Amino acid sequence: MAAEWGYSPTNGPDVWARLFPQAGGARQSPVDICTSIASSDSNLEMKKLTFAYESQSDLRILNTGHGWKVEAPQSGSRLEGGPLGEDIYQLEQFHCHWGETSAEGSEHTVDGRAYAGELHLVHWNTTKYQSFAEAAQHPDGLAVLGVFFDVGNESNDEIEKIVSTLSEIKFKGQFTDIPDVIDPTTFLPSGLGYWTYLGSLTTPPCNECVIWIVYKEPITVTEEQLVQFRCLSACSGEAEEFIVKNYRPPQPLGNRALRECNA
Ligand SMILES: NS(=O)(=O)c1c2ccccc2cc2ccccc12
Ligand SMILES: [Zn+2]
Repeated sequence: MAAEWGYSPTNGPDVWARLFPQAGGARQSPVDICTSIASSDSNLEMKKLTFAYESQSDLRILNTGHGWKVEAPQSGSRLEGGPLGEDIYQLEQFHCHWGETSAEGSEHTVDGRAYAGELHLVHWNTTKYQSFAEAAQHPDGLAVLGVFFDVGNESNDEIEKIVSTLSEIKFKGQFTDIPDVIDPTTFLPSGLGYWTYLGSLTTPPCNECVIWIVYKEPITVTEEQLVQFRCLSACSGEAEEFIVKNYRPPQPLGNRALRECNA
């Protein structure tokens, strides 16, 4: 039976490398973003990171057992420029990471500080590769936009469209369609400054194929919205094992470059 990885002491990040060798590599994610070593790069300023998404309704959201994931393959979407060279990346899916309390939950940290959660918009390189699966086998195959969550009093309307479906996907393997129109652009902060580095998937098999772009400015969600995330079950049956924590702690940056762009 395939080993069930997770986030507990017996199957969590500390032991992933036993079954997934790449998890022990030198280009792993997430990382702690040490702002004092981030270097400005005029190339990032000259080749502005640009994105274009479609608004879609009836997107499928599922409970993966490790969190919720919205399948959003958008042939009309484009992420390009910035650290992405001449290639165009297309949106594939988006998902989120959170913690047991709002004092934790993000995967990346900034100068050792964790945020209450982190949204990931996952894209693949359609210039060079023919499929998402093929792209995930190459060092420039994927690009993930990371957006931090801060807790505030204002409910995030776009996140609320996700939250309103969670009661229908309480158990692992369940899925439903989101009736509302989702525009991925609305997940992005107003300030578009970011950090970027070469990394990996933050979950097994931890392929080292991701160009990470982590926005500096967080977006705001409410504690109640995060409480709803934590009500998802990691199990498919009646046994309730809530998904209260699904983030990997920071991995060594090693000798990788950490660049920043103050858009
Ligand atoms: N955190 S991640 O963006 O590296 C990530 C996933 C995280 C959780 C569940 C599934 C994920 C699938 C991914 C596929 C490609 C790139 C990142 C992915
Ligand atoms: Zn993720």
